[in-house]
Amino acid sequence: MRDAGHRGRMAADPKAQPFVRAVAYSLRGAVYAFHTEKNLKRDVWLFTCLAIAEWCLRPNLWQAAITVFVSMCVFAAEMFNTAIELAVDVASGWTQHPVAGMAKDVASGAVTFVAFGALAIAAWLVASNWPFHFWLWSRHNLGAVALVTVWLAAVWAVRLWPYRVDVEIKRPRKEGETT
Ligand SMILES: Nc1ncnc2c1ncn2[C@@H]1O[C@H](COP(=O)(O)OP(=O)(O)OP(=O)(O)O)[C@@H](O)[C@H]1O
Repeated sequence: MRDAGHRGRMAADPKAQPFVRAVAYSLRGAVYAFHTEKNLKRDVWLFTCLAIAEWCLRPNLWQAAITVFVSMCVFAAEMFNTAIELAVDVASGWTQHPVAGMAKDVASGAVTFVAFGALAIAAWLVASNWPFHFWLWSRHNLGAVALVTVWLAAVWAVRLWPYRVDVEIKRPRKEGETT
């Protein structure tokens, strides 16, 4: 994780309603993470593959809801991990410290646990829909398709939302460092 310094521009209108401001700030954080974290970018594509699989295999609404919830947990875990990395980098002043390293490793371990849980859910989904039927062009379980499609659109909206760099995040250069 790289980072430092900021140019001090607010993302949300300070005069806006507190709820609107809170939503704007959380969107700003999510957009930042989805534009800068390679793991989140990869997870967006994995979620897209999951949606395509669900369009074809048509799990029922409950199964679709559970897979969407678990996928959002994976995204959330990655964002917590990013937040912890940023906080650790600021707190340690981008210097090496065993506690800083351990904090990052614990956060990364948490993401791994959630990811393995998601794999277990994926295995359950495959097992409970076996043998597979190809339902892509049918009206079978349309509610599940609608649910997954709405969430896919929401995830891609965050991923493609224009990212305004109002907080410049990069490790400060050390003396004598050229790149
Ligand atoms: N300040 C630090 N002091 C000691 N060890 C650190 C420090 N920063 C990172 N590390 C070690 O290096 C590893 C990688 O840290 P880094 O900040 O590069 O994460 P990253 O590879 O960018 O993670 P991600 O790919 O999730 O963004 C950490 O898991 C930790 O073990």
